[in-house]
Amino acid sequence: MKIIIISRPDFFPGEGNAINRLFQDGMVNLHLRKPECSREDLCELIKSIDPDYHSRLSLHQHHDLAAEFGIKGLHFPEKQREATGEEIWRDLVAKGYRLSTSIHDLAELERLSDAFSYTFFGPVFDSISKAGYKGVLDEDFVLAKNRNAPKVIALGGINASNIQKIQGMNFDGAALLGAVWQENQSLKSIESIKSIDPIDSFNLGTGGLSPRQLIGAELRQQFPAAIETSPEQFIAKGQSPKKSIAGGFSRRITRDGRLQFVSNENGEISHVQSILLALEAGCKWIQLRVKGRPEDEVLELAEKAKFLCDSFDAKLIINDFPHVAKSVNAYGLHLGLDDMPLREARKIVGEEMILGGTANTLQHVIQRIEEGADYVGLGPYRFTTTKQNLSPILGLEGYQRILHELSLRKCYIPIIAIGGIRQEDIAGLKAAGLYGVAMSSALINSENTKKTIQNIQQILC
Ligand SMILES: Cc1ncc(COP(=O)(O)OP(=O)(O)O)c(N)n1
Ligand SMILES: Cc1ncsc1CCOP(=O)(O)O
Ligand SMILES: [Mg+2]
Repeated sequence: MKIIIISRPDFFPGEGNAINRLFQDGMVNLHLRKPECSREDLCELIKSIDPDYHSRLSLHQHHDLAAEFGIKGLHFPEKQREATGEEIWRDLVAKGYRLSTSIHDLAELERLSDAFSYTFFGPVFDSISKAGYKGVLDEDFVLAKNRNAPKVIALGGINASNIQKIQGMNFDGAALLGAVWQENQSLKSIESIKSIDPIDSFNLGTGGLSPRQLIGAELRQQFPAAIETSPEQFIAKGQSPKKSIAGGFSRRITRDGRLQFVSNENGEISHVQSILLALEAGCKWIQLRVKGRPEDEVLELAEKAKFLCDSFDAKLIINDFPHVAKSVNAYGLHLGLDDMPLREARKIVGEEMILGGTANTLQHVIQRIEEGADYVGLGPYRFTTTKQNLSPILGLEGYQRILHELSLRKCYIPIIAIGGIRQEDIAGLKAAGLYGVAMSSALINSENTKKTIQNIQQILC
């Protein structure tokens, strides 16, 4: 569940410090909402917020300040949404901004552009900070969600005692205001704020360390536009999507899925930390690959991973565990040749979820297409210690041979190369016709993960 904190509507002394404190304690997103504020006052407040956190801010007013400060979130209050339009929003999304808006009637969700990543809706409960601002939902309300509609973040009167209801009502997240700020213009205690979050996402299982402490001050996330890939872009090396063996064509692999980060843990970094590292560096497809742990532990990690991915507008793929993928409403599930058959998994996870399947040979790729996979993870490219019991190494020649055979057979499916891949391999793999790559150790161990991910995305996306 996504938790967003909204600033007080007025300015107050020490506000920048209070905001820095929240970020240090694990807050992921903060909306700066200061109705009718002057540009100068807002500018001063932003200057007092640590630049490391600027990209996690969303501006409700004075959007022009975003470029100056590297702020990545732009919020369109209802009036501003009505005064602008699709062309402007799409342009901003293409420039890497994440857009949000507010609605006061859920019927508007149907019409809301998917240029918006999420929308606030409220007041769900009687407001804590605004007297007379009454909640509009019945106790037994359940939100009906359309997968393509923006996420819906409940707003109004949310605190530790009712946030569970928000989850039960099927909202994607909660926005907090009165539960965070005191009437006397200071921050409530960090402990009381953290207690609001039902899955302890403020701590993120990081032993209380903030994201910044974990991964270094120089890392800042980017939000490249997630552009749906057109069928034309899928046609590689003369392959025609119309003639795929499966007969169908998947539109659900987005262009930003060309780089999939595979989580890992070692003595220095946990799964959650590795995911945060990749997200902060701008990676948009994250695979949670946990080995040797029971399913209930994987579920716990998956909930944290989902929270993080939602917060960074990234897509979460769960490796090996269909029920976990279903339970956290992941974007995708990846299964190997020795895991549950894809058709069986499809019955568990439903029609919407992306299914990835491993292949090591041409026959496996064809099998995966027949089974209805949305993409294939083909490898290993070279030797790696990340996976035990590796299948035979393919090398670039192996990929070239398999892709050539597929094109002769007019078979098409997005193929993701995996196994020991490094930045310097990307151009060759792309030229060979690979759709994308999945990488773990080379990203975790990079001296500068952000730069490496940017370089890879520049070549692939
Ligand atoms: C993108 C991608 N491709 C292949 C794999 C390997 O999956 P599998 O064969 O099931 O092996 P494990 O990862 O489960 O050890 C993958 N995870 N991701
Ligand atoms: C999961 C998996 N499947 C084949 S190789 C591999 C490991 C990928 O990680 P790395 O990029 O560190 O080799
Ligand atoms: Mg597996």
